[in-house]
Amino acid sequence: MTPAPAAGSAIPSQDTILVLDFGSQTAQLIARRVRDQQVFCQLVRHDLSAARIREINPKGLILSGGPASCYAPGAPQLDPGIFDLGIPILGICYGMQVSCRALGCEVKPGKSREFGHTEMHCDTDNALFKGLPKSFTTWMSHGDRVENLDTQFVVLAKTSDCPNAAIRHREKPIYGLQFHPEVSHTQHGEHLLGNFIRNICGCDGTWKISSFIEQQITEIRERVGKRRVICGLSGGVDSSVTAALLYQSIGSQLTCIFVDNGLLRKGEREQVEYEFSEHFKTDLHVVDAADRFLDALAGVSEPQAKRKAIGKTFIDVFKDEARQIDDAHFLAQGTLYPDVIESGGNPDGPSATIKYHHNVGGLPAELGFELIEPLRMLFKDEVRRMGQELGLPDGLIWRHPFPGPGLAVRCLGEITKARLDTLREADAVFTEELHETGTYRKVQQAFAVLLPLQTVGVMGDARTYEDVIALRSVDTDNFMTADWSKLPYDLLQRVSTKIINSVRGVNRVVYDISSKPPSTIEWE
Ligand SMILES: Nc1ncnc2c1ncn2[C@@H]1O[C@H](COP(=O)(O)OP(=O)(O)OP(=O)(O)O)[C@@H](O)[C@H]1O
Ligand SMILES: O=c1[nH]c(=O)c2[nH+]cn([C@@H]3O[C@H](COP(=O)(O)O)[C@@H](O)[C@H]3O)c2[nH]1
Ligand SMILES: NC(=O)CC[C@H](N)C(=O)O
Ligand SMILES: [Mg+2]
Repeated sequence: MTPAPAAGSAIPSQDTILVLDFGSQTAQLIARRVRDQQVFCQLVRHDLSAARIREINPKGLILSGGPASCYAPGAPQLDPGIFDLGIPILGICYGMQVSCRALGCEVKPGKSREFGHTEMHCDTDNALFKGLPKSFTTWMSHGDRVENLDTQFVVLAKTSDCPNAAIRHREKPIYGLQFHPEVSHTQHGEHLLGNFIRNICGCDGTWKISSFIEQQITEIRERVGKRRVICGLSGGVDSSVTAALLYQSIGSQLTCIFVDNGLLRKGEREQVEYEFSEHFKTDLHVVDAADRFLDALAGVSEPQAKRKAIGKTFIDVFKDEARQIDDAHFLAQGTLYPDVIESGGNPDGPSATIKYHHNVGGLPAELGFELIEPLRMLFKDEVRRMGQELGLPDGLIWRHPFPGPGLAVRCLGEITKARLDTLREADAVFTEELHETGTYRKVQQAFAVLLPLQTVGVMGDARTYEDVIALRSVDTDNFMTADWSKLPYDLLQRVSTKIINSVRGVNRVVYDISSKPPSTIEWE
């Protein structure tokens, strides 16, 4: 696990907001919402010292939520010196509770817990709520509450269960929200964060994704020097943007490695080979490693074990390939923030491990490379904007994400070549139909899953006992939460008929109607 950066060594020259990360699943989403308002924002450890913060000189601090209770032994705390810096502070949920406690208020378990949508009534005669309606819906997720805050704080908003839904310090620029303005379920969350960032912190809102690209290029050049970088290239948007960034930074010191792990979609290897050697003229090594991956997966059906086996095999393959390349010191990957947070990659929280993404939690302890992951703090839609800025072709930018463990985490249960072939064919039928009907670009990720069970059917008047394919399609903007796509029935019907008619061994197709949460996008 790699810790959230201690704000690096570089001191940003532009207006900056720091998010102190107390382990919330939405901590990075806060940072992202700030960047959406064109203000540079970085996530840092929750206990970053007041002295270091003064040195970085941010315009404002936002304290994230977190799973702990701030009064519990070992719960993450902050440096109380931050309250004397004169820098505006906005505490969100745990961030508010831990601040109030550090300032001498009491925090304890509430009589009832509040989860989900909650109507809130607020006083709009202050800088934080300026321009907002007197009541609106907020999204809550807490069990603790703050008490005895009247001597220091003024209450700005209430809900029926929470008398202190928003507060302001009487003398200092410290604000607290018991709800989450960063999630899309809170109405006017963007406006509220905008009020904090612009009116209270005084940020000018001139940061752009192009500034991020320039900053990354400078940092990569400084870090790499004259050494070589190998970049794991999958043909997906994340690694393509990573490769393009590296190419702009270090040109011919870059070698891309595409691993054919035998877990790819139909025609994928050919497409990547064509695009990257013909179109981009990159130094591309294609490694045939299907047998190595299948051997590593033989007899493995538990999802986390599959991911670990795949993460390790990827690194073994990269290492072997790197032996043929002089001075391959760095390994670049297109790791994004959701990969990090779901792998439990932020130890300061501690945020929960949902699944080991092959490129983060699935990596072996002994890597043998220094990692370069320029997109580690970003979400998919921000990466797509970078891709557009870097001039990558549209087809590549809008390709549905495909996880590194590939078909292995969609072939539930045991992995065999025959089962992978069945899944590959069914998946190709689904994707082709989405393209033909112009639906592909309307949904964010769609694929087939092969279930580890067989069911009875009747085909040509005879009994069959064959595999089940599940279709999954989701609407999402950042892959942290997602809704199932309401695909037209006639499309689903055509896909089902085509799969059952053309894919041998399948006699039933079902459609997944679960959202994330509580389900995840992939089935494993
Ligand atoms: N077949 C592969 N060969 C080489 N590297 C790979 C391969 N599959 C994944 N990787 C590495 O793992 C990283 C994470 O994979 P992931 O699927 O999240 O990203 P991506 O494939 O670049 O983009 P997308 O999410 O759009 O599929 C990639 O950015 C890449 O560095
Ligand atoms: O490169 C990857 N390695 C992985 O191990 C991995 N697991 C999930 N995903 C992709 O991440 C997004 C969120 O997926 P989940 O809702 O299933 O966690 C979806 O886009 C998934 O396809 C992965 N990508
Ligand atoms: N979402 C949060 O930050 C929760 C904070 C704390 N764990 C509570 O239950 O109140
Ligand atoms: Mg991928």
